[in-house]
Amino acid sequence: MSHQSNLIADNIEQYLHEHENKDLLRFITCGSVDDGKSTLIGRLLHDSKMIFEDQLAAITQASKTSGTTGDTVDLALLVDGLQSEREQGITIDVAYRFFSTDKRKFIIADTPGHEQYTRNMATGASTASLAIILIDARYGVQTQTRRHSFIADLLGIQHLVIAVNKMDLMGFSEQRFNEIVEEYRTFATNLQASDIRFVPMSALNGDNVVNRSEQTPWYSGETLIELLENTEISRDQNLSDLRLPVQYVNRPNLDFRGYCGTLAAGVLRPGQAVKALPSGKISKVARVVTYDGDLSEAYPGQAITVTLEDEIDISRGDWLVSAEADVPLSNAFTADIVWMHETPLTPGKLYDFKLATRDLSGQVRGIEYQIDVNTLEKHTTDALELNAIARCEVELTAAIPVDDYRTSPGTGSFIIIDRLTNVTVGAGMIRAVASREASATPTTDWAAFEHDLNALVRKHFPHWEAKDIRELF
Ligand SMILES: Nc1nc2c(ncn2[C@@H]2O[C@H](COP(=O)(O)OP(=O)(O)OP(=O)(O)O)[C@@H](O)[C@H]2O)c(=O)[nH]1
Repeated sequence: MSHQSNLIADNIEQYLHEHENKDLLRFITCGSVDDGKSTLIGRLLHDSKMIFEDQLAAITQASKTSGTTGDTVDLALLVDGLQSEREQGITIDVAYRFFSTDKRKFIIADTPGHEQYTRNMATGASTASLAIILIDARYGVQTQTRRHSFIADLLGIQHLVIAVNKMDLMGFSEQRFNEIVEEYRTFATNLQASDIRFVPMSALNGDNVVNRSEQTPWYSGETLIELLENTEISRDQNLSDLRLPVQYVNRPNLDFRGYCGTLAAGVLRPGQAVKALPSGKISKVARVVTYDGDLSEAYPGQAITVTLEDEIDISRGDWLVSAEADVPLSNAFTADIVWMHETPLTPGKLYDFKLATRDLSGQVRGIEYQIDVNTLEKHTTDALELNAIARCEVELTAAIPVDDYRTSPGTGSFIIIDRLTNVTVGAGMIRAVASREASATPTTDWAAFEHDLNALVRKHFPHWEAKDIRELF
């Protein structure tokens, strides 16, 4: 059935209004090749009636010639665009697909399933609240299942839905389902995800995807779409630790000085006492200004401009936090880094780091261990190849406020940029600030540009024999 709603004909304004005000769930689908990912996404789009007449007619026709499902419509063809582009050798990182039900809007990050695509999965997972991990009921928990779960967990996804697919090929056996649940639960003791659900389903026939299956009377849980509609994600947001990384200081005239940025965590209200970091200067919020007028409170994700009661010196890259917050300032921390480039990460090499709105240079001082994403074993290494994930020690050229990624993903993450090519080569999640002794290193005596200048001189004019200023302490 194609997309229909009586409201479209009767009251298009109301239809659009209702549509706009539904909340949004971003999720990622992961599975090994042939687990049924495309069929599942096609099924979700089809059964939630988000396919349009012409699309349905086109895939019904195509199913007869190139489908794999005999007489039935091959829903995988709906999402095959990605596949054909891949076959032509075009690099597709992540395809985003949109659909909605009466309750929620959804954005699916669809990432290719092959092993070399860790980078893509990390990209897709970085904005997702939930991950659907597909398991072929015939094969149970596979290496890929563990890898996908690990990456989703690393990126802080708290809701995992383990979709045990192709149950039709196992006669919808409750015992088989329970075996897989047990197997996964044993593995999942290593994960931090707080909410893990299991659904027995057949994407091909539509069992327990949108419509409840008569083949699984022993299953009393929710269907996949019910899980997607009902998973509580509002509590995932950190509303207690105020974080506003300043993106831009807006000073159109002498009477107005506003600090613009997207609220990364916490709730911001006029009258609230705030502290600027790294300076530590305290003031109070005067106004929270937006394009649509002033707000009495702002929530994470909102783009705002804040004015303060006092003139304090704040620049791009600084943070506003609550006045009593104790955020460590440091130039060193440990982080999990996903390497995203063919040229390996080299410890000791100077890169640019972008943390929230702050740009500065730094280096990976050492690699504590690399994690084998297939076995989850840790081993030592000197360099990180494309798609490698490792716990690293990072040292920056100036002390900055440091957040744990799990507490505040927006301020606890960073990207690494090659200084010559300007290409993003890695992404990282901060796990812990280095010890307070390390952070006491007076690197702030030198401004970031002085570090950059020093590095530049040493690189391009080695015959000047300039010393590394970091070694002068
Ligand atoms: N019997 C059965 N077959 C299924 C089911 N789901 C998918 N299939 C079949 O499994 C095969 C692979 O399905 P796809 O949806 O293309 O799998 P995929 O995971 O997207 O595969 P890639 O796109 O190659 O990563 C197709 O022949 C589907 O028709 C299911 O629930 N039951």
